[in-house]
Amino acid sequence: MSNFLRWCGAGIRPLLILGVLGLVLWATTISSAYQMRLFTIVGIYALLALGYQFIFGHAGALALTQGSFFGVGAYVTGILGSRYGLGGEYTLLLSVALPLALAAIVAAPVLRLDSHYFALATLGIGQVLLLVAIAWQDLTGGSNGLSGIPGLSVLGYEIKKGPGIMIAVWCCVAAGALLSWRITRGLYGAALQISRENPVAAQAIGIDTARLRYATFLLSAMFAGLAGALYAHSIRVVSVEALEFPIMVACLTITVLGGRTHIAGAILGAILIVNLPEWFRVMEKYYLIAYGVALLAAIIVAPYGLIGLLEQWRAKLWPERPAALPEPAALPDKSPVVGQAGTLLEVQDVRKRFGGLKALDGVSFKVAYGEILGLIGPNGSGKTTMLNVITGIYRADTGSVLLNGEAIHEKASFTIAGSGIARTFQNINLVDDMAVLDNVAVARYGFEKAGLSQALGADWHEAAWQRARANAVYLLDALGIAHTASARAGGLAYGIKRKVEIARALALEPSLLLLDEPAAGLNEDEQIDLADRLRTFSRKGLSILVIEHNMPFLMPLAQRIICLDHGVVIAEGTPAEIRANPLVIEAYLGAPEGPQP
Ligand SMILES: Nc1ncnc2c1ncn2[C@@H]1O[C@H](COP(=O)(O)OP(=O)(O)OP(=O)(O)O)[C@@H](O)[C@H]1O
Repeated sequence: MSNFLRWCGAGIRPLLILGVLGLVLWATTISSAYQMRLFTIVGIYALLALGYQFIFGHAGALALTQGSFFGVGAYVTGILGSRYGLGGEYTLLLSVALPLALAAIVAAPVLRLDSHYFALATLGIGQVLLLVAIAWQDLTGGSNGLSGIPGLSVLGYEIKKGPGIMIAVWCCVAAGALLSWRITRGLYGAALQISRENPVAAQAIGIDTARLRYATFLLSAMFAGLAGALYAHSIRVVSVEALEFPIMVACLTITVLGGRTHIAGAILGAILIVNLPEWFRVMEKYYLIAYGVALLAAIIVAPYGLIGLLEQWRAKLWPERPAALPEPAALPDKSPVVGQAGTLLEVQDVRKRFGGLKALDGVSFKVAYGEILGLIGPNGSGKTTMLNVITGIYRADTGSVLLNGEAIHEKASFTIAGSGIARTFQNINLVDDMAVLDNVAVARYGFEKAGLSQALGADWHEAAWQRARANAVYLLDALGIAHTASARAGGLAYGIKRKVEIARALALEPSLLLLDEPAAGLNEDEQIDLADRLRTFSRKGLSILVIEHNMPFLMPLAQRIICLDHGVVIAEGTPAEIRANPLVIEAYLGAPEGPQP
């Protein structure tokens, strides 16, 4: 019980609980049919926006199809209800199923597109649906629409006009909110966040970002279809207005106003968008101007939405002590491969061009089990490109990359990460607004078999997320930065961020770790400390490929070094051999300092 009370008292939850009680009280005091209708419309909009938060808020894609899926849901109910007299068990189900099927079909081509192209494509889909509805008169009633849609009934039980439909709509809002809450928490929620903020990093930790985007698009369409069905059952007429752009604009405004990822934001936004024009009506002919100004002001003052603003104020006025960290849980080391002879990674004659520039020109090398291999070379010599080819971010023009003898050069980045290659980035790729602990824990996504079914199903107590966080504490401790676990990643010093990235990479239990300039931003003591820790990991069976310009860091660390110049391997050998190699000295290291003869 005390745990539950503590949960209720955390963050802005006391306010949200008061808000819910206020809503219930408000609903019980409504007496006029008009007010009841408004309250029902608020619920329908809240449901629409709750769904829109998946694709727009959580996946970060500006889809402009939500209003169209709403219209399709409304038409399905309109047609089935007015023409065939079917009950809610059919209308609601099919109003969800058709937008879902439509979303599944259009997702494949449009979800590949980036930002504004994606928005434009989704806008185009809406226009096509609108034209179809106008042209297909026999089915949709054309521009006259459909009337005589029956009220909601389920299995022959009639749900009363007024309070009945209002309660039914708000029950759907409550169920939708619960569903959304389940989906957007824990490992799945964290995976959504990293995929939105940093898709390259998400793929590098084994998350299939396209699949997540696809799932969020389908979820949005389902919520929109249900909202459309409830709209048709409560208004009892459907016209092309249901497919027109103002519905989409209202949905977008609600989501931005309330908060793109806050469940309460969808409800608050819907209350405001429906009621503000009513509240401003006392201003007579100026009411629309006042309404517009109020919306604009809210969006400027609260870029993360009104609920986001509340959270910011709460954090500033009543800062909370960070929750206690979970007990660290160790990950298995790679001891079975310790001492194993042979090649873990083999790069064979890899070439990569960018236009006329040969970034990699026939690069071949091997990394042995448990080896620490250095990769050096002047700026622009192709080192990072090589890492990007190994990890599947770039596809080699020719040549191959083998891991344990198996070709991986045609695999997707997230699959390569899942097969045991983890990496860090030259330009750090953490999620700034996430706690350090969660930045690391999210990399356990694949190992915990996280996904939509886990989020919705058995794992009610989020045991997978708790295990992932416990592993993350262990890894942060292994890198000597456990004290930063509760901090926001964005606020950390550069050197610590690099270590957090290493901890995140290690959470993948890799057999090969690729590090891109890990010592940059670290002072001398920190460099010595990091080198010691890397040696420890290597002794436990981890192979490491390190790109580094910092020779005092790399030379004592690496067992072997490869030097690239203009995309070509110009030397390969022990650190001592590399230091003495005239080609390397000329292209990169320069002559050693000291008295000249
Ligand atoms: N996506 C890209 N598009 C076009 N050119 C690219 C791209 N990525 C890398 N290059 C070019 O390929 C060459 C090799 O770049 P790369 O980043 O691999 O060098 P690097 O050895 O890692 O350099 P640094 O030490 O400065 O990080 C450079 O000339 C770079 O401008």
